Amino acid sequence: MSDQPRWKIYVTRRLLPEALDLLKEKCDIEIWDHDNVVPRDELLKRIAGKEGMLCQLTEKINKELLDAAGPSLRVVSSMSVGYDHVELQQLKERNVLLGNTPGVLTDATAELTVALLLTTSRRLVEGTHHVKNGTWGSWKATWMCGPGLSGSTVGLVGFGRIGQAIGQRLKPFGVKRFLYCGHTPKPEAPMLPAEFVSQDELLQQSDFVVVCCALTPETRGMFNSAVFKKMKKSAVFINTSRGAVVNQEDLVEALESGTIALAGLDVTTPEPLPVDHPLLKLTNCVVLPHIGSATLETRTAMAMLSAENLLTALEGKPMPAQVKL
Ligand SMILES: O=C(O)[C@H](O)CO
Repeated sequence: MSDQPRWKIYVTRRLLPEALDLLKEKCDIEIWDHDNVVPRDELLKRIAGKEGMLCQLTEKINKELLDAAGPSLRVVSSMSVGYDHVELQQLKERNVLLGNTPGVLTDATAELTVALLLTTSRRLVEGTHHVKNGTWGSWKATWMCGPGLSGSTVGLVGFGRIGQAIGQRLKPFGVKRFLYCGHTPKPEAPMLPAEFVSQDELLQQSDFVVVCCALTPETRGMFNSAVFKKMKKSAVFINTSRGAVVNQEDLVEALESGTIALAGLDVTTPEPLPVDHPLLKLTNCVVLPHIGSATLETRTAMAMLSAENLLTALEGKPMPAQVKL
């Protein structure tokens, strides 16, 4: 037995055994060993006096939680690339470090985005519904048609790792132009190639508008009525970033009125979306349950990286993936 003191940590969800074993070597672990979200009062009680925390994107890391943890808390490791559930300023004020899981989920999220785009544009959910419900009828030339990717223009709102990976996967489908917008042109853009344009140009020219940006104060509610009106009537809108970048009432209206043609969402507000939500009544909208990173390999890599982030930070070493506060 080593004399090294063991760190006290809290894990907010059942974790892959490999990641838990790694943590067990050096930590005394309290864990919410369930697949559902830890109740807030339970979390606030258990976090008290812990030095580290491994959480998911479902846990709000805010003043309330950090006060409940107390001054012992040194690191929060989130098993997610997004960290919009974390109040960064609150961490900064307390010198608490933050780790996340970039990179390891890029391929899976890009893959899912392509799957969702094709499911939406080629109306796969509607199609299987007709097959199962006996409303298939005979082959009809104009039935179940949707826009093709070949020769199209794809606008990527968010041209980071995931946006670029989506572009690379869509390219072999014969996309004619890739557009992206943002604050400054990206050095990686010539590889696709993708053209840096204003947001308005992207909205007006794209057949497919694919949202893969982070949720920030700037992008929150960005897709509203005014923005949908700038898109083509035939536009397909895909969102695999965060639900809150979209004003959902405005999206329902845009889909009902034909302002845009189709939408595919892997993320919504709230999650889960209530089953009576208007978005779920629309035949021109596909909604998935936030499964962008849900491959076995990716979730394993995310769990391992978040465990490594936690351990290295507790050891006072640089984390493999640390968020700059
Ligand atoms: O931020 C993330 O990591 C994704 O939304 C879930 O994998």
